[in-house]
Amino acid sequence: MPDSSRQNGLWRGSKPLVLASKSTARRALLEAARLPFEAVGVDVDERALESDAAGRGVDPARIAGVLARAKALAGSTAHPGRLVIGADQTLALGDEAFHKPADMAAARMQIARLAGRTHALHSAIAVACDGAVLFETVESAHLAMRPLDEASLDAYLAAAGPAVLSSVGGYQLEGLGIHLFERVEGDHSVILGMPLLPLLAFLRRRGDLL
Ligand SMILES: Nc1nc2c(ncn2[C@H]2C[C@H](O)[C@@H](COP(=O)(O)OP(=O)(O)OP(=O)(O)O)O2)c(=O)[nH]1
Repeated sequence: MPDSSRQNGLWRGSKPLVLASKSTARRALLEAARLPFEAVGVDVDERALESDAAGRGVDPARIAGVLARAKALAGSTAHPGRLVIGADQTLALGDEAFHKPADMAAARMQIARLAGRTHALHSAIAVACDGAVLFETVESAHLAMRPLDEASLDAYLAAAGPAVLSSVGGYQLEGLGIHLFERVEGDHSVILGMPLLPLLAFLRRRGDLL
């Protein structure tokens, strides 16, 4: 049993969780909760799944659920007998979906679009084992970004740097991103990309967690 579970004292599962994610934010959330896990990559064509779902009129919140489910299932067949967590986050400004900016210019354009408006972050998780989804949920947060003039936008981007490219909204709320907002409604873990509270409740129901 890995050290973290002994230190934790709350974990009762027989094996560490598998997190099918490259997200540093998601790994940090599980580490902070002291849940033993292994992070793995999965081969899922997210863009194809997303454009297919969007083409069928699936809304951004449910798209996050589709992608989280696909990642969890892909991970569960690659890691038999393990509880595999898949997660995904979408950002919606009205009907418009946003993605992680490709470069700093795209980040600037995206944040300029979000400034002075309230956008939604939809974060989904799915837990699968041996090709079956055992739990899934999507939770949302709503963030009111303050109006930003050119100078404020430039100053933020210069200070935050390329880290803005690793987040769907171009910000890390727990870091410099906090300077962009005037009101935030929603669970912190949902904003960072993975609804932790329902995951912990699921693990407790299974007896994997005290
Ligand atoms: N640290 C931090 N990360 C954030 C924040 N808001 C969004 N994110 C991150 C969490 C996710 O890594 C990313 C959302 O993109 P995705 O859901 O596509 O996940 P990503 O491609 O990073 O990893 P994955 O698909 O799980 O392998 O944005 C924030 O406020 N702080």
